[in-house]
Amino acid sequence: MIDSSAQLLRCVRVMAAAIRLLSPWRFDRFARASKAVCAQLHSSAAVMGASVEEFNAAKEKLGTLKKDPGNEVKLKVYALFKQATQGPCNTSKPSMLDFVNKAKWDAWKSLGSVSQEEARQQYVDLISSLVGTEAPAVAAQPTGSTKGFQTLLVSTEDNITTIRLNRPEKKNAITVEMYNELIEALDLAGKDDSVITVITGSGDYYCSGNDLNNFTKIPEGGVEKLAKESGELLRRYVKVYIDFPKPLIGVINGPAVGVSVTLLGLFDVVYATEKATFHTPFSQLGQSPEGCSSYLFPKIMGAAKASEMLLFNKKLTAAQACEVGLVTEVFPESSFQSEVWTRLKAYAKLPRNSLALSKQLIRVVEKEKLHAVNDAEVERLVERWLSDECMQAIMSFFQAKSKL
Ligand SMILES: CCC/C=C/C(=O)SCCNC(=O)CCNC(=O)[C@H](O)C(C)(C)COP(=O)([O-])OP(=O)([O-])OC[C@H]1O[C@@H](n2cnc3c(N)ncnc32)[C@H](O)[C@@H]1OP(=O)([O-])[O-]
Repeated sequence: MIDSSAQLLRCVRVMAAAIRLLSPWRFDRFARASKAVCAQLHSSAAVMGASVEEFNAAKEKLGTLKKDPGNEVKLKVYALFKQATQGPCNTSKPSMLDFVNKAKWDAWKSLGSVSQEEARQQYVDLISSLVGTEAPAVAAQPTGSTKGFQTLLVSTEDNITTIRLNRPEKKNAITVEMYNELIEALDLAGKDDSVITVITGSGDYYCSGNDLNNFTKIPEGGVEKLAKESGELLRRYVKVYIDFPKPLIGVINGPAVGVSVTLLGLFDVVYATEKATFHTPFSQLGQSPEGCSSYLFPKIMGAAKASEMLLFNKKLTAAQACEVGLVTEVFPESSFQSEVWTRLKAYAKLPRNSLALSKQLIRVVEKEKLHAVNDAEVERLVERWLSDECMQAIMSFFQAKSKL
């Protein structure tokens, strides 16, 4: 019986030697097949867990934390420690009135049959992200090399390419330059070696949507030309999301407005801090929905809830957005970064091709439809941008009359 990846790898090698002796032609075919198996095993070995030394080192680091990470995280640390050292929960359930021990027991029990190796790895990841959050603000987040963009911070680390909107002083409003950089960054991320791609924001906002200054830079051809060019840019921008070939995760670190909300329907998973809000004030701006939301929002949340957002500008809290299915999970602000990045690092250890192909299977049935929806939405918006209603609303913003 083969009981570990290492043994299985040895087995594959021994079989290769035997087949090479028996038949050079069969060896060729076997070599190709076994190469794939070995690659698979190496990657699953990586998922299997941290070493005991790494686990002990993480345990020591836990004692150096200066800030209390909050009860929820402490319970997670406790549960992972128990699972890693003793395996699945095997003690009897404390009484309802024994609150503390009951909470600890629940946390341990919730890990189910997670293996001790995997629990060790999750424990190590969680502690290192907790230690990271005590360093300067972004330390728990990716720190890998940043590629040269003006409005974004883009880095690849731990198999994750992170695209961070980086105009915090303007609440990450999306300028024409930022649209173009996002298109390029997503294009590169789709082709690089990373397993997943994350979009998040710098500062207190995730994104305040389209930069309304985009409407004030009128070219020689007048407002018609501006509207046409903006429409073309928007079409290309939304298209990259529709065609994005690997898992795309939104890490929503604060309020989200306009196009940054509508596009969430094209993300595969959306994690939000409890302080995030979701607002699509299109009619207030004399505009209409984009990002395929006119089709995807009713599908995700039902026509009535979608209409409240897209027609009547209803701003959702993170909890409400999660309830209607736009957000996957909401986290307390105090542990948002550490919990989300711990989880994403674990996801990013899964086999890359399997994830990409599965994502594509989920999305391919809708692709043609989504491109048609994108075209129709852009066509309507180009008309809207030339309307009095829209121009009046934008002027109002700049006269500081219509802060949302
Ligand atoms: C093309 C596809 C179609 C897209 C549709 C959409 O996305 S529709 C959705 C379109 N989006 C909207 O309608 C949202 C419009 N924005 C707002 O309503 C508010 O700014 C807020 C609620 C986002 C934040 O309020 P707050 O009191 O917490 O902060 P604050 O107001 O002091 O902001 C700080 C600085 O950032 C600036 N800035 C922020 N956002 C934008 C922006 N989008 N544009 C330009 N600038 C923006 C703001 O002017 C200020 O600059 P200043 O004075 O320091 O030079």
